[in-house]
Amino acid sequence: MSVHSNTETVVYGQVHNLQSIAVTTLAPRKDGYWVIYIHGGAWRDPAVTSASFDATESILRKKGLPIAGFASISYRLSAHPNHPQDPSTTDPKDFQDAKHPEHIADVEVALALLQNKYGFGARYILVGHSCGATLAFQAVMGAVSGHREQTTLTAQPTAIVGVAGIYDLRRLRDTHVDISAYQEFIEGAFGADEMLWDGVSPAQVTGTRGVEGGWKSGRLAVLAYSKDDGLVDGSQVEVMKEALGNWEKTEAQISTQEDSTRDRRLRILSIGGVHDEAWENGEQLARAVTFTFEQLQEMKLAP
Ligand SMILES: N[C@@H](CC(=O)c1ccccc1NC=O)C(=O)O
Repeated sequence: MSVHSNTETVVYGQVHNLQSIAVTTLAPRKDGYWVIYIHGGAWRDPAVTSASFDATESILRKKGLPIAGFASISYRLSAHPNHPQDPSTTDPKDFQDAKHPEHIADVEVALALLQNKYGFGARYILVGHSCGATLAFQAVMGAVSGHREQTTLTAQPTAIVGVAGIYDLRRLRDTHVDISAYQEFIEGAFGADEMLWDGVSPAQVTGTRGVEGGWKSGRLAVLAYSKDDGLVDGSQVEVMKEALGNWEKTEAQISTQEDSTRDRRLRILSIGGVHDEAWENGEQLARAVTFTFEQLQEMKLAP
């Protein structure tokens, strides 16, 4: 480990023990990006936390990329049928019963805290796996039903990387209608109102409420997907690609002094392996982040 690195746990909420961020700061560099990760686990898997970025982080650290820091966000989770808890004997700060909008609210508070503490402005890449990709794109939607009617981030990410992402909840359930777990975890996180599901799905919401209208200063969207995923089908990336079509065609709303152009890119990246392999050994997730830096370099946004 380099002498210029420091790992700490940053707490961003007092309500639950999951309201924390694993942060690694590297040697300060003005031209570097922060890589900020949002884990998956269907909004409920207690075994998938901020630590699920560890393998990816250690691969990325060896690559000499222009990275100023890493952050991996834990957030409150919904109840899991296979992990029952007794409310009378469980510390409320460990009890899993979160419902929308608590997951996205936590992520947004965490991002605000990181921004306050480290002041990286737009120089960050938001990376999400599975439902973490849902949360990453929700963070830049113009509105999120049941949560907010306006954008809240003080500075939006320059790039977002969705890996094996869920972008349309109703479609995910319909495509896997024979497997009850899909209905179960979506309902567990968002309740039974399918109109709400649509209003929080990044691929379903168009116009000013969507990513299209909300992610004003964004420059690069990368959607990584493995055809061998096994849990999230390929149509999720297809519909998200479509939803980002208008976003890509429009110029970013930034001052030109910052950068010479305002052009945007949408890239689909084919990765390998099954759903959770991406973060378990970290190779494919690291590949997606490395690919993102290559794109930013081509766009003259990274050294
Ligand atoms: N391990 C999860 C399942 C899971 O993560 C998942 C299953 C199907 C489709 C997407 C999933 N995760 C997305 O965040 C669970 O325990 O419910």
